[in-house]
Amino acid sequence: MSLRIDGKKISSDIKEELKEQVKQLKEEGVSVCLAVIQVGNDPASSVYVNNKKKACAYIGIESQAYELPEETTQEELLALIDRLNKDDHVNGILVQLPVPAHMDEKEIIQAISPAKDVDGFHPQSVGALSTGEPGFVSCTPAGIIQLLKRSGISIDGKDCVVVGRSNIVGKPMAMLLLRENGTVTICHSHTKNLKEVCQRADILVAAIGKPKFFDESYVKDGAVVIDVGIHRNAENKLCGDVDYDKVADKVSAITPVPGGVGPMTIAMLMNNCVEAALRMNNR
Ligand SMILES: NC(=O)C1=CN([C@@H]2O[C@H](COP(=O)(O)OP(=O)(O)OC[C@H]3O[C@@H](n4cnc5c(N)ncnc54)[C@H](OP(=O)(O)O)[C@@H]3O)[C@@H](O)[C@H]2O)C=CC1
Ligand SMILES: Nc1nc(=O)c2c([nH]1)NC[C@@H]1CN(c3ccc(C(=O)N[C@@H](CCC(=O)O)C(=O)O)cc3)C=[N+]21
Repeated sequence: MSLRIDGKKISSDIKEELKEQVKQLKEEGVSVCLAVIQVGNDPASSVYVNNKKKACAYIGIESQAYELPEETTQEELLALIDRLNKDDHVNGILVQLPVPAHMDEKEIIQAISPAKDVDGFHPQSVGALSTGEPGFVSCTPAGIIQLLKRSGISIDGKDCVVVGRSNIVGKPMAMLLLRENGTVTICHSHTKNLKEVCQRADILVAAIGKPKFFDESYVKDGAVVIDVGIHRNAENKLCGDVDYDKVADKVSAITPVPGGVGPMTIAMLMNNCVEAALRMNNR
């Protein structure tokens, strides 16, 4: 029997803790406010943005939603970011990705003040993660560390294999596992013998964006498997990068999709917003 790591439960525990903390801060006159910007109306993005608003409302964080039309220009978006950067009431700024093809994502990410970069995507935040300085950490990998810790799974000295090297998941994931004293291998589309490398993992993080790619032949007996992938099929059913049913019996612990990593991403975003408010108020 393997442990089904319950991201829904762990994320609601974290949200409960944050709710308490936000209540306390309010009594001390400190408010927390997140600005969420969505350009265009991609339905998947709208679902995520809505989940973020709901989480804010639950915890007691004020959320400002900016729903901009698809035709918004780069300059218009940059002007909004500039205004929010200067607004002392706003603690966190998030631009939902992907942005429409006519926009420059890199320039947008760099325009957000690092002090309000609750996504942890700004180069300054990424650099701080790498050198161990304080800064915001990308929410999905930060959530995965919480899932492991709160499930009593130690990372220290473990062979960790991260498959995927994106700036928002794979790379920061590897950096965080390293910070926790894991021995980290990063794999990608040019990796030779991917299966053999994965078979060595005590902790395997799957983040390639290919539905049910990883079956039982990729995992060692008793390994811990973290599934970051999210895919929606024709019947609107969700699945991950891991074939859960084929892998579950072989491993010691595994995250499901839905109800694994996804809810943690939002919980960590909320955590970063509270963190931003604390820092802005010199706490
Ligand atoms: N649960 C959550 O909160 C979140 C979930 N996601 C999901 O996680 C998945 C990954 O997202 P993201 O990191 O943004 O994806 P990207 O598409 O940006 O990156 C995918 C990575 O996987 C690598 N890759 C692709 N195919 C293979 C393969 N066959 N073998 C080995 N490596 C491969 C790519 O390699 P190369 O660099 O060589 O091209 C790349 O590094 C998606 O399903 C996404 O929806 C994403 C963010 C948050
Ligand atoms: N600037 C920015 N920051 C992000 O953090 C960001 C982004 N852009 N663009 C898209 C990705 C994806 N992402 C998810 C958040 C929550 C769930 C989540 O709550 N998933 C639920 C299911 C939700 C559903 O029903 O679809 C689960 O897995 O159980 C998933 C994925 C954040 N992202």
